[in-house]
Amino acid sequence: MESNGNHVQVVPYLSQGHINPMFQFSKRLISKGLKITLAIIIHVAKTMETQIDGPVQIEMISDGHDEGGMMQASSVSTNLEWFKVVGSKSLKQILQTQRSLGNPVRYVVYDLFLPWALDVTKQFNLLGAAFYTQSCVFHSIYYNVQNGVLKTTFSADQVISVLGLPPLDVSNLPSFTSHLGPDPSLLGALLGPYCNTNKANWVLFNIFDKLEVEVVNWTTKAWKVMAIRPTIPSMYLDKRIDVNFGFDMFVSKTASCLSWLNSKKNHYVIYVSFCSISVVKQEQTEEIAWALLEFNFNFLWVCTQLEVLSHPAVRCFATHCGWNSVLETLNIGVPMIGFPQWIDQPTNAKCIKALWKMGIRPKVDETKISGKRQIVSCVREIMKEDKWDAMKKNTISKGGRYDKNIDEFVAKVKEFVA
Ligand SMILES: O=c1ccn([C@@H]2O[C@H](COP(=O)(O)OP(=O)(O)O[C@H]3O[C@H](CO)[C@@H](O)[C@H](O)[C@H]3O)[C@@H](O)[C@H]2O)c(=O)[nH]1
Repeated sequence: MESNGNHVQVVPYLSQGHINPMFQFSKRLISKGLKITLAIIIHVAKTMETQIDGPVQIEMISDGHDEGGMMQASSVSTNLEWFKVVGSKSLKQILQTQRSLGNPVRYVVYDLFLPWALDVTKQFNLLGAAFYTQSCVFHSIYYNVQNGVLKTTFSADQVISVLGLPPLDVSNLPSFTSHLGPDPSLLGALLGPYCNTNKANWVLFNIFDKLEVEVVNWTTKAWKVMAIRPTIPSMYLDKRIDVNFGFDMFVSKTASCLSWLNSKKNHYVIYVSFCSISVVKQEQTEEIAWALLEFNFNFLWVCTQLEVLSHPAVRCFATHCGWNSVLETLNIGVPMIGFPQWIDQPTNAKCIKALWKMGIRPKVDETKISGKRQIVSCVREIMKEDKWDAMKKNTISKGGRYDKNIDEFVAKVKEFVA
């Protein structure tokens, strides 16, 4: 194979919420003349309905569960530890193979959740950029917890101040904090990855421009930060690269869903999806289903998300508030009803309501379930009010500023001689 001095290895974590943004970022880099190899975990690749095609080269990487199914939320830390051991070896093999084929990698872009990828990168004397798949605002919470500025246990009625966010209560904070005491296993799993981020040559944030700028500036004091545009498929943003989404990890029935949507009145469908690794309790699922059945509206539960969200029949999105779903929905301009489950989702739900004013979150009871009555009143509010349409204007800037950041990153890769 011919030598390519602009070769970047991209290493995402295993869920769709991590693979999607890094895949879209890869496509942006290719459009600027870089060669990209994307490492996909073996058992994840087996579940994909469509294989990734086009110019992104795929290499398989093992996380030690080659036959295993998706990661269970309850075992995040065990899976991360296991992935560290097996994934390090697997990544080394990929880098060695690329080198022996005369196609050496110059730069590794790795998911910040996988800090061992940076250790491997440094062993090969390459440059490494950490890719952060959550919001920069949310990152500031992790950072403050890790540095002891923010506690992990609060009183039930405490008001908490965090840079870039409106006043928070404990229900808006990450799920590893609580008024009953922190969840140590989740806390360790989520803070552990920060162990070597200060050694990364760049930290890339998949951000929401002006709303996060204050926190991005603050973060640059600790790390070399680069803000990249929301990594939404080009066809839903600027149409500069392609008109394909790329791939879908789920078995979707896009054609039949779209034809069903085509038969519905505009703004009459509620789309429901909790994505890849969310743990929605059975009771919560039932409450949502009963609430939706109260109405004469139509609803659709899980499908190829962006195609559904951009359909004019869709009025509202009942979402778990994963960061990619939030970015995609803000970009398309559909109001949301938030059912956050864990990690960053409670904080994202707060931002949706209080900062971006593009949705609401039904109240939860002491078991963290939103009851049918609460949900019914939220659906009424979303379906009736026209304030949401006005807020559509407040969506992601489609200007060229982020492209400049990507150009800067590409220039760094091209400059680097291994
Ligand atoms: O039927 C579906 C459902 C989802 N998607 C896509 O899958 C992605 C899902 O991403 P996200 O909304 O971020 O959800 P998760 O996969 O649950 O994301 C995990 O990773 C995110 C980024 O770190 C975190 O913000 C979340 O809390 C965490 O659950 C999005 O691009 C969706 O468009 C589809 O294509 N089809």
